[in-house]
Amino acid sequence: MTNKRRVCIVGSGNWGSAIAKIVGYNAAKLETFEDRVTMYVYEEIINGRKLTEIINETHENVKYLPGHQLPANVIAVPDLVEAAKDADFLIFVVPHQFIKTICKTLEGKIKPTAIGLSLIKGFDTVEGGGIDLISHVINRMLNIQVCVLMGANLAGEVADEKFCETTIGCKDKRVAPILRDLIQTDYFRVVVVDDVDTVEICGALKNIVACAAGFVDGLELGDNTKAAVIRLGLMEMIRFVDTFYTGSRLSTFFESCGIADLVTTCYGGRNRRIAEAFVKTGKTVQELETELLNGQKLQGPYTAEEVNHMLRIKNMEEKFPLFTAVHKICVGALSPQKLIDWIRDHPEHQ
Ligand SMILES: NC(=O)C1=CN([C@@H]2O[C@H](COP(=O)(O)OP(=O)(O)OC[C@H]3O[C@@H](n4cnc5c(N)ncnc54)[C@H](O)[C@@H]3O)[C@@H](O)[C@H]2O)C=CC1
Ligand SMILES: O=C(CO)COP(=O)(O)O
Repeated sequence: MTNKRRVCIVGSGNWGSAIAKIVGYNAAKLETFEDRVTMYVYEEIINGRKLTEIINETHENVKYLPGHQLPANVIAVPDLVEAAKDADFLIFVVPHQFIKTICKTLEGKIKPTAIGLSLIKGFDTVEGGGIDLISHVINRMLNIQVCVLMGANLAGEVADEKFCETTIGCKDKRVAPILRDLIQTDYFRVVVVDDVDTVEICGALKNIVACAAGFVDGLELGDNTKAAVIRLGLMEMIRFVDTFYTGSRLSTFFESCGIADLVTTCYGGRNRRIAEAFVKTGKTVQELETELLNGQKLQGPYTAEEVNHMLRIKNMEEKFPLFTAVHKICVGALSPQKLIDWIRDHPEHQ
């Protein structure tokens, strides 16, 4: 028997694989963790072979993070319950649309003392018109403490070991240093804050703003317009938190999860890229996601829809014109050319 902490990564997409590289490296290095890190892989067949077999033989996720070696102690497991068995730390990193099915499968099957860390950027929709934070969904369904990690962390650049920062939201003073040890490397620097909900909300909302930035790029409106859209997006993010999550701190927006993630996503993210292509090709978001992302998933348009659903029911759309316009454009209810008219009389200008 061992008292070493066991880690499971629930997810193996673009970001899931990049974080597996870091976590695998740290688990092997640190005495307090078991070397073996399991990674739940949603199985698929690539050129006639199982993706899990390819990963375990070549240590490369050839579909979602090609060109990067994963540490050999990261083991791909196609069975979710098997992967999560006896894990002390469960790192959730799947596109947000799959989290409820994942939790349903894990209900009653995990260590009751396990700690969750959610890297998932998005919301869940609540019946009757509200939204729920993904960490709250996991907490409720699995009855475990859930911390969050969000930041300016484009997966490819993290996997390239280019310097960046990230934010961990964790209220538990005993758990915070353990998570930092598990995540921090010399190129991936961690700041821990206890304003957990704000960290997570920043991570979800910035994907809506990234779509707006992509529309601006597609319309070739230039850098000043893009900067204005990013700023108005930031102000709507702050207003959203002030309105619906009172007690949050403005300082959290200055962490990597806030302004830094907003900037990187609005320049280098998938949501931006697809939104630009949306304007230039006239294709739908779904068509472009299928054509351009090779199985990776967009979060922005779905988050815009979830947020809009709530704002509409609360009769608050006009207080969040950028969020509202992004949703309407994504579903074809507003032409992208109308984006600027929609935000010309923004509440910030009154
Ligand atoms: N990619 C990035 O640069 C970053 C992503 N994130 C966030 O991390 C989360 C996960 O994103 P990625 O790892 O990039 O995923 P991804 O966008 O690469 O998504 C593909 C993953 O979804 C899996 N999948 C497909 N259908 C599934 C199903 N029915 N059930 C379960 N899994 C299924 C695929 O097997 C694959 O592992 C998202 O919330 C994203 O916003 C956060 C920071 C950076
Ligand atoms: O969250 C991200 C970077 O921090 C990735 O954003 P995209 O999903 O738009 O690529």
